[in-house]
Parts: sequence; C-alpha cells; structure tokens
Amino acid sequence: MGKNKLEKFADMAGYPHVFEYPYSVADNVPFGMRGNWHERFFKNDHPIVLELGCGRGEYTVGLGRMFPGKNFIGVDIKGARMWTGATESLEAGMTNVAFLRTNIEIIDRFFAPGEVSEIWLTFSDPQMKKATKRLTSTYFMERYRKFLVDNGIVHLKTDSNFMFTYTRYMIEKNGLPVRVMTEDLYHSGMADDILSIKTYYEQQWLDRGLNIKYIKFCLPQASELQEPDVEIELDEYRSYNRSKRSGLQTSK
Ligand SMILES: C[S@@+](CC[C@H](N)C(=O)[O-])C[C@H]1O[C@@H](n2cnc3c(N)ncnc32)[C@H](O)[C@@H]1O
Repeated sequence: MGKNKLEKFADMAGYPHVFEYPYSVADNVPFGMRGNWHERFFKNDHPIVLELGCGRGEYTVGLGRMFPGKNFIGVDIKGARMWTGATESLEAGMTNVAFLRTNIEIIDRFFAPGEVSEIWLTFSDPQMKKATKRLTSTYFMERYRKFLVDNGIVHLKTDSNFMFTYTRYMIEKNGLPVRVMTEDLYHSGMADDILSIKTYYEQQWLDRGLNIKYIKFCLPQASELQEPDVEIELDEYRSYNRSKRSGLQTSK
C-alpha cells in the first residue's frame, strides 16, 4: 500500500534535497541558499532550471536525467505531490535535482539576480478570473526577471486554450521573442524527447482528447512590461467559479 500524506511529509522533512519554506516559514527563517545554490548545493556552475507548479515533478526529474550538465529545481506548495519526484530522484541518486516547497508568489526570495537560466511552467492553473494569480502574467514575469538571466527562456506547456491565448497576448504586447509555438504539440512533429515527457495532469487532459499547446519564449530584462487588456474565451471544460479546481479529479 502507498504511503499516506503524513508519512510522505515525514519523508520529505528528512530529504537532503528538499527545502520547505511556505509563506509562514519564509517570513521568519532566512534562506541561506539564495545566491549560493551553485556553490553550496549543486557544487558546480551548471545552469539552473526551475519547474514552477511542478506537482509530482515529472519535468524536474525527467530533464534531470536527460541533462546531467544542468541543475533542476521543482517548486510547488503541495508537499504530498512533490514527494513522488523527490523520492524518485533521491532513490536514483541524482545530484542535479532539488525541490523547493513554497508559494510561487514569493519565489524571488529564493534566488539571486541571474541565478536561474530557464523556467518551465507545466499545466499551470489558468486562473481565468485573476491575471495576478496567473503564472504567465506580467505580475509573475516581473518576479521571474528578478532572478532570471537576461533573455532567459520560459516554457509553457498547457492544455488550456485560455492560458495559451492569454500568454500569446502577453508576449505580443511586450514584444517578447518567441522561439517555438504550437497549438497541437503531438500532431506538430515537434514532440521530441523533451516535449514528450508527460506530467500527471497532462496525461489526464490527453485522455480527455485535448490538444497540448506549447510556447517557448525569451524574457529580456530591459523593457517595462505591460499587462494585455483583452477578453479571452473561457475554457468551457473548467469551472470558472471554482477555477482553483479544474474539471479533473485532483490529487493531493
Ligand atoms: C494543475 S497542477 C499541475 C501539476 C504538474 N505540473 C502536472 O502537470 O501534473 C498545478 C500545480 O501548481 C501548484 N501551484 C499553483 N499555484 C501555485 C502557487 N502560487 N504556489 C505554489 N504552487 C502553486 C499546485 O499546487 C499544483 O500542484
């Protein structure tokens, strides 16, 4: 039988590559790894890549396996989900993978300017009601710029037409350079080993017959970012009034 939530929390508390700093803790305890991830934790100078809203961490662990010359950190507030990737990477002896349990709203407290090279956003909640909660809004882009290298890469993989369309408007409004874009990844011929890693949520959306969309763009430091003022058709398969919960059965 699988472990229950409390057992998973107990495991996580003892894992050397898991850092747990939700709001309540982060306010009171200084985070010593900020600006020191390379030297103190990874013990190399390889690029650092974040997966924000990593859930079980399929991208963090999958990319970690594919790219031993890069470091990966999965970030999410839900510890019981993160446990899956944290346990897998620990048991596999991976030294280029870590997990940070915190609220993404305060993500800039954990990384120093220029410390991160790339960000993956995997099946982020579209937050159709409130742009300031949406992980591709200018509100979050401003936060990411505080620690991302100039022209750092942002990847968005999503089922959500709303999230994809919104992100395109945000990119267009701010003239951000787009490197790759597809509205139907698995019928585009672009689904290489990296883009074919499938997350827990992704698999469920695929089972429901949805197309997976993908955008890769750069985030320059210089210009002032402006929030797009557009109306976007809502995803009909999600409940607008309960947009925190998608139509999917949620896992803990
Ligand atoms: C829809 S799930 C996707 C999980 C995983 N990437 C996947 O594709 O299976 C979104 C995840 O983002 C996390 N999340 C959303 N907003 C967050 C925030 N502001 N801070 C921390 N985690 C957040 C949730 O806890 C959840 O695990």
